[in-house]
Amino acid sequence: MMPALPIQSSATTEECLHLGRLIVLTGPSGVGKGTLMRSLLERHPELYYSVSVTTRSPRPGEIDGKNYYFISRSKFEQLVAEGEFLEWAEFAGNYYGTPREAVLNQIHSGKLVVLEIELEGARQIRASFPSALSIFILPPSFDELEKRIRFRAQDSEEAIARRLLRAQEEIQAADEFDIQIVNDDFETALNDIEMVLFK
Ligand SMILES: Nc1nc2c(ncn2[C@@H]2O[C@H](COP(=O)(O)OP(=O)(O)O)[C@@H](O)[C@H]2O)c(=O)[nH]1
Ligand SMILES: Nc1ncnc2c1ncn2[C@@H]1O[C@H](COP(=O)(O)OP(=O)(O)O)[C@@H](O)[C@H]1O
Repeated sequence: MMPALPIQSSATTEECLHLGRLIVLTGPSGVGKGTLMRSLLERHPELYYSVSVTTRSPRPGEIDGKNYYFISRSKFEQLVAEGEFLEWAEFAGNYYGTPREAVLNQIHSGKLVVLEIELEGARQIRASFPSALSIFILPPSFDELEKRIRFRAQDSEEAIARRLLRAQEEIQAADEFDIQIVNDDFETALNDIEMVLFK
């Protein structure tokens, strides 16, 4: 008789993806990722949105643990050293990272997990999770992107300038991702994302 095969007790992170699914939403600052994400969560509460960790200061109305976990640079660097992030990057002078354990637990329990992250982090996820689905949100034009960032009125002039400079590079990378969606009419863009996630 053949010996029994050992039971696979610890699936690799990539194997876990077959239980759930990982979705990456990326695109330049001001394109509407956060607003799309909020509507998506209202309409589909079964989705798991990964709350990121950042060293950026909270904007008015932002809540610790809901919008982000706001921490110091030294604490962030400690978490990086401890391998606590699935991906992390520096953006416009601040660090941002995705908590590893929470996300892997949710994927393992079969949830559809959505990360809303910038370009470098999205590239890291594509490299470590080739079966993740990545969506790049594009603005209808660069002028419109600038208007949206300014209309949001939540950033200093310096922060706006950094975001706009970075946005030009980010938009050029749109083709690296699986799907590109233009956020011109909001409802149309939201429906397009839903088609991708739930088709
Ligand atoms: N790599 C990475 N990027 C993140 C993470 N969380 C948020 N971001 C991105 O960091 C960028 C800056 O975010 P934020 O300061 O909230 O500014 P906003 O995009 O202008 O609203 C955005 O592109 C976010 O998608 C994360 O955990 N990892
Ligand atoms: N389709 C759209 N048309 C017009 N304004 C939009 C649209 N989508 C988002 N916005 C607005 O653009 C601004 C930036 O959106 P936000 O979600 O904060 O962007 P991001 O998270 O990508 O930085 C917000 O004031 C938001 O209300």
